Amino acid sequence: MKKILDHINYPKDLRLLKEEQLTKLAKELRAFIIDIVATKEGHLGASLGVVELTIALHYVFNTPEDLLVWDVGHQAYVHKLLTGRKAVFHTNRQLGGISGFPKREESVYDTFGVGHSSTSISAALGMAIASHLKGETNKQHIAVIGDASIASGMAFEGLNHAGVTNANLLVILNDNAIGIDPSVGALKQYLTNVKKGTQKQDNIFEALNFNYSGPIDGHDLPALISELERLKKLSGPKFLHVITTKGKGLKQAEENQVTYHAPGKFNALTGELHPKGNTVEPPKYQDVFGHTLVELAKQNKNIIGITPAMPTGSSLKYMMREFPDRAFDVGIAEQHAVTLAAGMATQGYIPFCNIYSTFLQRAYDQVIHDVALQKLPVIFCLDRAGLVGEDGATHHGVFDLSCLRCIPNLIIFAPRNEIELRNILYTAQLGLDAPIAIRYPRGRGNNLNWKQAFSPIPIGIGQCLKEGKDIAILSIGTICDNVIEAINLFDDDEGMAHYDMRFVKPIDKTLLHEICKNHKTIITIEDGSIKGGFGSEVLEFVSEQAYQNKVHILGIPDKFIEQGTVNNLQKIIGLDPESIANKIKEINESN
Ligand SMILES: Cc1ncc(C[n+]2csc(CCOP(=O)(O)OP(=O)(O)O)c2C)c(N)n1
Ligand SMILES: CC(=O)[C@@H](O)[C@H](O)COP(=O)(O)O
Ligand SMILES: [Mg+2]
Repeated sequence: MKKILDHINYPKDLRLLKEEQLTKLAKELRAFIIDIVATKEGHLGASLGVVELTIALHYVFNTPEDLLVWDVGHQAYVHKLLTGRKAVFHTNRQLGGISGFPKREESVYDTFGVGHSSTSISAALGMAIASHLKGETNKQHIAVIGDASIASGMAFEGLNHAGVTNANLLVILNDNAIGIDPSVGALKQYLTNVKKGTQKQDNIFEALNFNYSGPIDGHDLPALISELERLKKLSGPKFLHVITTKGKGLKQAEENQVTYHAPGKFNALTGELHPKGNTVEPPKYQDVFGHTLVELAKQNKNIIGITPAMPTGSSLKYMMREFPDRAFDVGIAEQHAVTLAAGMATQGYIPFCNIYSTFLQRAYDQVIHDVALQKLPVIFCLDRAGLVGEDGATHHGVFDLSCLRCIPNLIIFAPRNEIELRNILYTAQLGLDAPIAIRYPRGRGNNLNWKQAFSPIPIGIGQCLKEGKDIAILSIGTICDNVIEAINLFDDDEGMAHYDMRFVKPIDKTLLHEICKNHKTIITIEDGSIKGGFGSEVLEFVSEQAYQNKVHILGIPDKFIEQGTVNNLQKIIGLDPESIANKIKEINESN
């Protein structure tokens, strides 16, 4: 059957359609996305929920002249399809393909690069003020933000500023009452009341000087189009509240919104997830954290769990189920999560604050000023450290070691496997006199037999995993596995020593003295930025102690790493076992 979508590549094609044709186009767009995401994977529910809204926006506004900013950008698949990327959409999130998020260098329609949430209002306001200064009075600036993202401090900072400007800004709240997990907090309750029609009198957004309209049905194309047409004619800050259903149009995605946020592979016809095979796999690191924390919380009533909006992704959900009074999802509020943990620590509680490495970047000052400066024993569990794969540059957790290493009082540990992760979680709750950051990766390790009796880890002590006379290879964290594989590629590995330093800070100086005295050459390996990370710590030690060892630092180079499988990305940057082995060979030969 002839498809309307076949003729639509850009918004100019879309604007030639009659309004009556748009409903059919919405259906085709949903089918197109489902078809591709079912096999190529990616974020599903959010894009399915904004099909009509995206059509209406590009139909009514003169994009790319009018500037449209998506918050987070995981919901921008329809936008990508309508703005010249239909033919390459099958490469979404893959190595060399298009990004899973809006990205300025990819298209003029992508006005602002995203991936982290709650930036859209500030960015669109910045554009609106710039247009005003340039005298571009007819230009429209639109931020589309979700109900979970708007609850973040940064979004409120943007609203607070916008409300005292006459900027030509339209904020569209895409309210589906869910983030990745169900939305939380008083604002969520407020929005629920607005939807019930009970709080029209005390509208928060009107109080902030926005011209508020809605709530309207975000799947009703005629209603959306006529409201956007009306708003287009109004000047100053405007706020449109739109109600949508995450996963709209795929039964399973509507019914199981958490799983279908990013479901992995599924059957495009039935919507069913591909059944898991019978092979028993080692657990994900997040589950080692989640289950171990429950185990520890059973024994230690002072343990608290905190997550900013990632209970499923971090597996804090297990503790939230068992100990609802002691485990908190605070919404997308990384800064608050850190300082909340600090406050609890002042009162003798033991907060485990679990934040993806990349999202901790939001709370850097809180880590320094509220935690480390006061030496409060908060336990930071930094999931998704290192390369994360298909989410790409916005999400790789590769800056944590460099950012955290310069903070006084902070202990930094990276487990090489699941058992070490369990043991450091156990050690941390025994009572440290300082904060600790524990970083571990996305995905699974290798240990089926991970649930072993706890054993404390002495702070600041590394381990020799393999003796050897010539080259000392020092690794940190789970990249250890690649080093072991690399060493195994040699017929003769006698000259190679391998150390798991475990702590970036305090680094094991006794062990480092021994290493420097006994080996001419040192290679450090980390899945974090080379600039200022673990290798730098070792190099600084060597230089401060006036040792003459040659130090080679392997890690993430000084550039943003795009999306791809972790294995492929490691190959590209030289951190896979073969590349590490080649590097060792090269260094050996040059010695
Ligand atoms: C700063 C930051 N913290 C956490 C995340 C992880 N994250 C991605 S999408 C999302 C939920 C967004 O929910 P909402 O804004 O309601 O959009 P929806 O998915 O419902 O369209 C979260 C928590 C992020 N991208 N950025
Ligand atoms: C868009 C976003 O930020 C999240 O959905 C992120 O992609 C989740 O990553 P994980 O799949 O590693 O939990
Ligand atoms: Mg939402």
